Amino acid sequence: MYQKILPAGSEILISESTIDQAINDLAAELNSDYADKEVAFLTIMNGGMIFASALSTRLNIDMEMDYLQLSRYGKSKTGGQLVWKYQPEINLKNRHVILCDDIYDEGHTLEAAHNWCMKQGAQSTSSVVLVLKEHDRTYADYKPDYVALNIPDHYIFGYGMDLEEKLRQLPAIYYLPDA
Ligand SMILES: O=P(O)(O)OC[C@H]1O[C@H](OP(=O)(O)OP(=O)(O)O)[C@H](O)[C@@H]1O
Ligand code: HPA
Repeated sequence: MYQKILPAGSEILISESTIDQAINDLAAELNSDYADKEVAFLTIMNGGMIFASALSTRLNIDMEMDYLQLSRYGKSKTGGQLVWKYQPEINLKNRHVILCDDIYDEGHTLEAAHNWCMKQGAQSTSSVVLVLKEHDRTYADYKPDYVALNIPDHYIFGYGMDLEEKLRQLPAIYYLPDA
């Protein structure tokens, strides 16, 4: 169905059914860990939007939802300066924050978001990502608390992740083996 928009040579790295099962497992874990907590569930836009939608509808916990926007890649495949584009307005004081993002790559984005939430007075802040990219360029000591899938070191797109700001809507995760 997506042949019309997929770049030539694209291959699926992670299928829809694998993603769906991984999100189910993650939701079960969060439902247990946050059963008695007052939660602020914050999506990191833009990349986190599809994963956060799928995950949040499976969460049976007491939570408010908002989002924040931080960006450091733009149309590039390598990260640059981190820019805050939007900060959430809900009160995080004494809340247990769950940050939800599509990917942990070099770690700058989640570390900055985590530090900001703690400065706002959150009681705790944890992070959940759909994929963690395995390589040795990882910055900082910060690691996500919940990871659905570990992936090898490819630039990936689909399920919220962009290739030059496009193709976020793909329901599976793709890569270009020859890129
Ligand atoms: O671990 P890092 O190396 O910091 O990279 C991860 C971040 O990069 C992407 O965002 P991007 O800056 O591309 O903005 P976007 O969400 O609008 O695509 C992605 O959505 C993560 O938020
Ligand atoms: O591999 C990636 N794909 C899309 N966006 C990203 N942001 C960090 N790494 C990636």
